[in-house]
Amino acid sequence: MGEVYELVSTAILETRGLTKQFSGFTAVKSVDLSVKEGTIHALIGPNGAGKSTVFNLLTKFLVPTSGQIFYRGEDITSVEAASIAQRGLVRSFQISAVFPHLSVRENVRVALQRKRGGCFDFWRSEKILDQYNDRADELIDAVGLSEFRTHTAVELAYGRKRALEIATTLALEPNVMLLDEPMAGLGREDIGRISALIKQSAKGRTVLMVEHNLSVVADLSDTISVLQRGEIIAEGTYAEVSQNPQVISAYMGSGHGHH
Ligand SMILES: Nc1ncnc2c1ncn2[C@@H]1O[C@H](COP(=O)(O)OP(=O)(O)OP(=O)(O)O)[C@@H](O)[C@H]1O
Repeated sequence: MGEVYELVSTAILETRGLTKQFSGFTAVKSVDLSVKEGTIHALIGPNGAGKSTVFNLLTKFLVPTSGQIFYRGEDITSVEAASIAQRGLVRSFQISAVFPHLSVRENVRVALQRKRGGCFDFWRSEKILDQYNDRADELIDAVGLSEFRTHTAVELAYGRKRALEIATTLALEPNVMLLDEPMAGLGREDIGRISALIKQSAKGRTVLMVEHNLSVVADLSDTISVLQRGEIIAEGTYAEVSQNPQVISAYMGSGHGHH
């Protein structure tokens, strides 16, 4: 049994022939992506390469024109977003993930309750939320927001808001965390902090991220897939892909705009 099981278990998230067309234009062309369990995997590529489209296909924001998506070997191509989240495939950095006028602690408690499948009408009930206090505080400590527990999300500085988003994502106990440009809009200091937080959060789980900041990608990723014009042109470690002539020319050409 060992061998077969190992082969199946190495890829937690996979696509086969994943394709997306927008009125005749092929934004993603027959992409075979294989994300290994327990790794940090980055999707990079010049502007317009199709990164967001792949990401939106994986997280069910878009429906593929053709191809399949597998999660733990199961074909999830037609499974709804809500049920893939229940299975542990969780997308972070959706604006809606955080309630601006709730405190840091309340936001995390709501996420914890959501994980338990609690009825939405109940989320204001103090008694019900109180049972999540200890776990909420653990998560808040883990993302370095202990001092800001009682602050509302809207009061937090940008980098701290991102840390809160990570806490609410972790509350859902994801097996695979999908991060959409986690460094977008962050200053240098916050980039270091959020980077470290992603590294720490990746322990015991899998992370797939779309990220433009190549030094962050180099620092965090075990594997990188490089997209250009909807196709994967290279895959490997940062050392490998950054020396690939096709990757170099894709990035050099990107400054001159190909659309
Ligand atoms: N809804 C849409 N309708 C039509 N074309 C689209 C749509 N979404 C994306 N595209 C096109 O598909 C291509 C890939 O876009 P996508 O946003 O996936 O690229 P990206 O690699 O994420 O780019 P960026 O780095 O600029 O975010 C682009 O040419 C874009 O114009």
